[in-house]
Amino acid sequence: MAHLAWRLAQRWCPSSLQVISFPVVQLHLNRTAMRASQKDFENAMNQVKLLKKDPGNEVKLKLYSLYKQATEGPCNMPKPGVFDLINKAKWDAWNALGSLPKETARQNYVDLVSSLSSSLESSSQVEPGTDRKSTGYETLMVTSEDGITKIMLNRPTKKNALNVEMYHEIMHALKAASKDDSAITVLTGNGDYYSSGNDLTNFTDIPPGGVEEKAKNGAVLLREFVGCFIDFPKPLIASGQCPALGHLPSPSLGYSIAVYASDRATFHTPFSHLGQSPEGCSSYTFPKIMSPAKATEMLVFGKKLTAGEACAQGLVTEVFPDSTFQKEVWTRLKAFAKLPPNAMRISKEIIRNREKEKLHAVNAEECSVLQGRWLSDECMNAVVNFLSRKSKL
Ligand SMILES: CCCCC/C=C/CC(=O)SCCNC(=O)CCNC(=O)[C@H](O)C(C)(C)COP(=O)(O)OP(=O)(O)OC[C@H]1O[C@@H](n2cnc3c(N)ncnc32)[C@H](O)[C@@H]1OP(=O)(O)O
Repeated sequence: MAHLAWRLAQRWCPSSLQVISFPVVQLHLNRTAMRASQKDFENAMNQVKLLKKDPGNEVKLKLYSLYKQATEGPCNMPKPGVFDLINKAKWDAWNALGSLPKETARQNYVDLVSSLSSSLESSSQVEPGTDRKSTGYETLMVTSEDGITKIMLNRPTKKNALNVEMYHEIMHALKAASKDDSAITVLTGNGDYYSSGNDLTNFTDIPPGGVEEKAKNGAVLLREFVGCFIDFPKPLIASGQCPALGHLPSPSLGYSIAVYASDRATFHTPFSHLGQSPEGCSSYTFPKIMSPAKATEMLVFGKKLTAGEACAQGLVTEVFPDSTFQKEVWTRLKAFAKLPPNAMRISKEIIRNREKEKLHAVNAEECSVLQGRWLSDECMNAVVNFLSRKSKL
């Protein structure tokens, strides 16, 4: 099922709606004097699920609000907090319909869907088996082909720093990949950095509850994010051709991520430099995999490892020359994707399940410690120094 169709079918669950920066799509509502019947309304709902192209956030909000108004009447939900951006956008859209009668909302919904169906391609025109390419993500490119779902971080101008939207989108993409018909999932980055870790501007957006609330929200988000990796059921492969900082070099998450790196890649977890502490379960997995002394160099002193060093330490599965990296990796991935998917999933489960509870506990503890670190002068100074261009890693 196409990604968008899934999302539409869910009527935009809060975690999947990107509201902020889609271009506004001009709507040409075809208002008719006729009243839409319940059957027309249901047909329109089904039609929405068949849309292949993303109509844009503005339109999705409109559809959402009309649907809610048509089925429940005027907005009856408490207003979400300013930081709950997605739910707030949905609430605003619904609330803006005021006391619009249910029948009119139903008619407007039907008209809107009809105008979309004529202007956007519907999935019935897509040949079965056509490769899927996501259109609904702002910060990722997600494609699925040959039994492989590829999740590519796609903020190359920001060195693929993870902003809040990207955290949510990665979680969404992982959840979708866990249910799609691909056998394996690959995580990679677009541009000259696999990722530069947490987007440090995340720290600048302070909610009314102040920095304490910010830190608390960050810890909740990080715990959920890392939890998605721990629980991901299929084989997950990180494919990195270039340097990686922070989160995503915690490759041993869940003990079941294979990591392929080019000889140009480096792995760097500069937590102390940033006044922070280990995350991604690295405080538990790195010392087990590398040895406590080597893990200390990396996690406490922020030692950057070359791909060769990381491979020697067991953090990386295999290193390839940069010039042949893509060919080598994709040859392997395509072969893995032909293996029986259930056998791979079950094998992963049996490897991981012994450690799963422990990993969730470590994750919770790391996030709680980090919550405190984010309020420290050490962390705030490091972020200010980066943002004021005084420091780089
Ligand atoms: C929910 C919250 C959970 C938090 C959990 C904590 C996680 C810990 C970590 O993630 S630790 C890692 C944090 N990352 C960093 O400290 C990296 C900071 N970036 C750099 O040091 C450098 O940018 C670089 C070494 C990655 C690349 O240097 P280079 O000179 O090649 O490129 P620029 O510095 O000019 O970067 C290009 C633009 O990208 C922006 N950018 C890069 N990294 C980040 C980042 N992590 N956060 C925000 N923005 C980043 C940079 O500002 C440039 O933007 P501009 O073109 O608009 O100026």
